[in-house]
Amino acid sequence: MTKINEQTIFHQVGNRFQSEDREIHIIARLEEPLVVVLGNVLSDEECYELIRLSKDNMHRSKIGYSRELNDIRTSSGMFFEGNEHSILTTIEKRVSSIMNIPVEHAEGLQVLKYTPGQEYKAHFDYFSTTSKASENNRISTLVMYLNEVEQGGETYFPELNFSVSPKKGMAVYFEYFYSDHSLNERTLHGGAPVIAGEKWIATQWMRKQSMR
Ligand SMILES: O=C(O)CCC(=O)C(=O)O
Ligand SMILES: [Fe+2]
Repeated sequence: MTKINEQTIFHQVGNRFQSEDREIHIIARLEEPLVVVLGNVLSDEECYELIRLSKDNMHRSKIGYSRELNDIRTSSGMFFEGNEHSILTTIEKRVSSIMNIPVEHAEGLQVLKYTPGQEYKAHFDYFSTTSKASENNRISTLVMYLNEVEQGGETYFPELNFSVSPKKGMAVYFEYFYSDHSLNERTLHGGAPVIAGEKWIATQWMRKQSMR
């Protein structure tokens, strides 16, 4: 066994655990940096509802604090602002319980849609220390898969030689609040180009401090 050096935010072990309102399955994990593949995170109905509620509000993705159009991410996306639908409150509570961070630290849920050829090149989810947003930086991510992708669209971690294939209702969790910054840098990740079909995801980012 390799020695695990740092405390993590997520500390569930075993095959399954109870979140706010749903039993979550642990499918696979990498210990350091912690990357956990989770099953049974969203029901089919919830996946369908998130796509339905987002469909009419998709815009070409803008990236980062400046919110400028960028080649790094070619998908379309939208953020939910506040909890305009009760399903969002249910999901936010569950996600906060899974991520072990209070809901007040949650950004609005983001939904992204990729069509064939679209991708999200390798990036960090945390803001660089030179940006204003880094004062209350992101510390963890949950990417939830909302549909079955025909081909492609894996979430890949080039520094870890690891990738997760999208599967409806499942999710990949990772965190980057280590004091050893090289561990945070190893959470570099991207969304591989979709080859066939569409890929829909909902991403939850958590901040170090309350957003509200
Ligand atoms: O599309 C993916 O699999 C990754 C998405 C992602 O990295 C993000 O939303 O920050
Ligand atoms: Fe990301």
